[in-house]
Amino acid sequence: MEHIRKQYPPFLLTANEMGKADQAAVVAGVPAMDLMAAAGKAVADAVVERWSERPTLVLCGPGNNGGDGFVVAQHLRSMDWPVRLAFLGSVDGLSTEAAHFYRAWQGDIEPFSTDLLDQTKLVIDAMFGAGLARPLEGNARDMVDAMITRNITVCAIDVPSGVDGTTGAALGKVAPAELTVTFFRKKPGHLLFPGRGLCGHLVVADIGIPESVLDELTLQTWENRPELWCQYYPWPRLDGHKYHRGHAVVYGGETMTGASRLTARGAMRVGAGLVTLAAPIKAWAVYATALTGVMVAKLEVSQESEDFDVLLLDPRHNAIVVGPGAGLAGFERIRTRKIVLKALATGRATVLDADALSAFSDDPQILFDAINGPCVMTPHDGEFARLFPEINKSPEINKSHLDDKLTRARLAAKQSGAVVVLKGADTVIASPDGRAIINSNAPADLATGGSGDVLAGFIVGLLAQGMAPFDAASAAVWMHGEVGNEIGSGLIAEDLPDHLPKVLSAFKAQYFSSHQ
Ligand SMILES: NC(=O)C1=CN([C@@H]2O[C@H](COP(=O)(O)OP(=O)(O)OC[C@H]3O[C@@H](n4cnc5c(N)ncnc54)[C@H](OP(=O)(O)O)[C@@H]3O)[C@@H](O)[C@H]2O)[C@@H](O)CC1
Ligand SMILES: [K+]
Repeated sequence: MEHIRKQYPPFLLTANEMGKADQAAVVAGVPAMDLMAAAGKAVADAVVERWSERPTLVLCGPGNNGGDGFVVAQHLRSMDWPVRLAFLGSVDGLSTEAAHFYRAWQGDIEPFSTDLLDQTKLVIDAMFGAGLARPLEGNARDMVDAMITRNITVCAIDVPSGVDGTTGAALGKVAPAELTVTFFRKKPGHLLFPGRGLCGHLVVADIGIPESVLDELTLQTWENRPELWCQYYPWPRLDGHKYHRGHAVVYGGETMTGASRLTARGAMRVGAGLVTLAAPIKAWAVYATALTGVMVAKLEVSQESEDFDVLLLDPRHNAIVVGPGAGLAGFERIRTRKIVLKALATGRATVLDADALSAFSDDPQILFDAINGPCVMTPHDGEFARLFPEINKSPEINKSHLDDKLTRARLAAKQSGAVVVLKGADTVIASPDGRAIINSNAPADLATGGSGDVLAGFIVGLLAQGMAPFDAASAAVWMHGEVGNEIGSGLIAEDLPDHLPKVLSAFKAQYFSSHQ
């Protein structure tokens, strides 16, 4: 019988989930000793692949991260590397496996002292991994401080010590690694800042944990990869026409007209069949002159919300975006709020960005109460803080959540009923049902004015074509990152929609044939 290998999606495992995977592997017949041996071997392999032989110091902590360190040290020593080892703890406190490898180490075991760094060119950081419970203290903290001061080259096992693998938070100071080797699956903290910036190059090593253990876990966090949503991607059909591809409405403001124009162009490029920009009459001429493929509808200034109502009467207008350039000054704020509430009242797919979010900072509950249909919110950190002050500030929220973007985005999605895209270099997309995706492909060049407006356009364009909000948001964020990489240095927001076709072609070539 032909064996069909099950493909697992790109799950991210918390420390707790990794512990469960580890236990499930042992139950499935893989001895814990073998896991540790494989982990240490994988780190040693990665080290010799990256660096030539050099004076190396292995810093072993009191748990199994330290256990991996003993294995690495022995491998490097057997390859004649000049290796010293320092141990922070007592052998009595070690697990059976770690104690076994402690004894198998054939060199000296030295106490932690920063003097050891004098002759060292490479540190293997095996102090703390998944079991980190609090900021480093005493000798461990002194060592980390000295490593930072001396700017020493570090290879971290699992995570750089001090980084919380589940949240990416740094508990105190952390010596940044040039290489981090983790096991079985990435952890959220490898993708979330500051953790991501401290890991350096990340290697995920197979240590013999059977993938089938994933079936026993209820996992809700993934790295953003096309495998997650490509089967729902709305490729145009040969027998289709533009009305099959939806009709997005972009609300345009009176003054900052560039923002919503970028949004409209993004929606067009991502494949919306039609896009209408709803423009206040005062700015109508600007929009109409600047836009060609996008239709421009006039909204009377004094009664624009009524005109907006008329526009929404047409059921073919199936996705709406409000926010980019909508306006917040004086009367504009009231109008922006009205437009948002009108859009939400239709129950059609709605994207709320920028001013559409800030307009409700006085009373976010009014906004949350109005969300009853498919809705995606795209706050950056500042907008998030204004809209979800209790998540950011409340003393009831565990303090570590302030650094925990994943939890913040999840709580916000649950509270608002919308899919929340919490933007940044490590954008998190969270669904009210608890699922969350961390994006990892965005280059620094994307942090530029107008980039978010284009993202809102990509999302609304996919919603117009019938994608579900969580999938549409994830796909749009990934495309946005890919386009950023495609353009590279010198990127301006205007370029983003126009480089999308190239990214779509590559994406289609890679994923479409197998998902027809
Ligand atoms: N799961 C797997 O499949 C596999 C896992 N493997 C490896 O195991 C690692 C996880 O091991 P682990 O659970 O023993 O945790 P680890 O990070 O070594 O430390 C725990 C110890 O540190 C202590 N402690 C904590 N914070 C502290 C602080 N700030 N300052 C001082 N002490 C502190 C804590 O003490 P306690 O909090 O109980 O007082 C406890 O004694 C994982 O990262 C990977 O490398 C591999 O072998 C392959 C298979
Ligand atoms: K470590």
